[in-house]
Amino acid sequence: MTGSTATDAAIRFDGVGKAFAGPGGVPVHALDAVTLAVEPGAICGIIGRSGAGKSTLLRMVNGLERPTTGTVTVAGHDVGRARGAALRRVRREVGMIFQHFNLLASRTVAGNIALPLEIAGTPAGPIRARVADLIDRVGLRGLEGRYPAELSGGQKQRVGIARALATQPKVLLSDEATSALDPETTQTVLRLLADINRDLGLTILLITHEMAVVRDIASHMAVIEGGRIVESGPTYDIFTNPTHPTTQSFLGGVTGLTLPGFIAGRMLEQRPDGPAQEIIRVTFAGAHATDPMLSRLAVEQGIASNILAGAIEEVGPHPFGNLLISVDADRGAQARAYLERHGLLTKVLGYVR
Ligand SMILES: Nc1ncnc2c1ncn2[C@@H]1O[C@H](COP(=O)(O)OP(=O)(O)OP(=O)(O)O)[C@@H](O)[C@H]1O
Repeated sequence: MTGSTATDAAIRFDGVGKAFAGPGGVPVHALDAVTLAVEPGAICGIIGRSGAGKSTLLRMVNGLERPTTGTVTVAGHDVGRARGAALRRVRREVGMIFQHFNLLASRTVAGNIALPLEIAGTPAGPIRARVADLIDRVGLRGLEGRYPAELSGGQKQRVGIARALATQPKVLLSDEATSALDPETTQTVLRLLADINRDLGLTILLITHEMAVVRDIASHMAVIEGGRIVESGPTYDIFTNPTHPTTQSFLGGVTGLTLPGFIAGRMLEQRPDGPAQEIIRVTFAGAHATDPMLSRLAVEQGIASNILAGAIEEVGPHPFGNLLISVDADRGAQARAYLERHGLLTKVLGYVR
């Protein structure tokens, strides 16, 4: 995913804006100059707070919303300008799953999965074969005849996924698909999505307000704030080196980036006169994630550090960690230079007396 002008992207947003009529006729700018390309086969997570514009962005991919300015292209088709048969063709390329599953209560599992094929006019025989395949793929064999009310949340979402795949789309949109599920079921649904992405080469665009979902499944990510993309790129790069304050605050929940309150409350931006401690964020990425660098800093440079917060975890298959440390401010530059020489990323967050 890039902000560039690659033409072979599965999904492209080019300078996309969307204004809704707000109260008293004042326009609400839900999206503003969004440019983003999602490469075929990527899993792209869009993260943002409530009202940031995530749903509006997602709904443009299947033509449920049209851009006020700019273009949205899916597999080379201009969705915003497609009408009638052309729009229906684009929509067949795009499946969607929802937070609350949106299953028809009066239809069985098999009946729900068959629905998009019936709408597309597929004959009964091929529908039966396709539904049986999909039921196997999402692990629902034996439950074909059940009704939604007789299923768990995770099973309902599997039906939703099978239904979304029925017309063999190239793109799958996920609208907070795991937000209503418990953590364990969330993991099984995310694994299923990752398998589908790998086996079918499907491009997935998902919106979420949970960084853990992005960390666990997304190859790429974009952070949206006030209708604008404030940061985008490979998930690993953004986790290891977030540049925008919104990204940093989202990451605080899943990494060791949050300072304890007693430090945060008295942190100063500028170094004060007299003795002080420098607060440094140290990011350990890739091969360096498990090196005992702080011990080496003490032994080789004679610089003692206090660990204030931290976590080591995985983004996809790669380990990475963040530590917040404090060192004597007089030795801060030396400590940072040493850590950077050994492949770690450092950033001064502030000072405390
Ligand atoms: N049909 C509409 N009419 C007027 N304003 C709208 C409409 N749809 C969305 N908005 C406004 O556009 C902005 C973005 O909304 P959107 O639903 O895309 O955000 P979101 O990030 O998906 O939020 P949430 O996580 O709460 O669903 C909000 O200010 C919202 O009130």
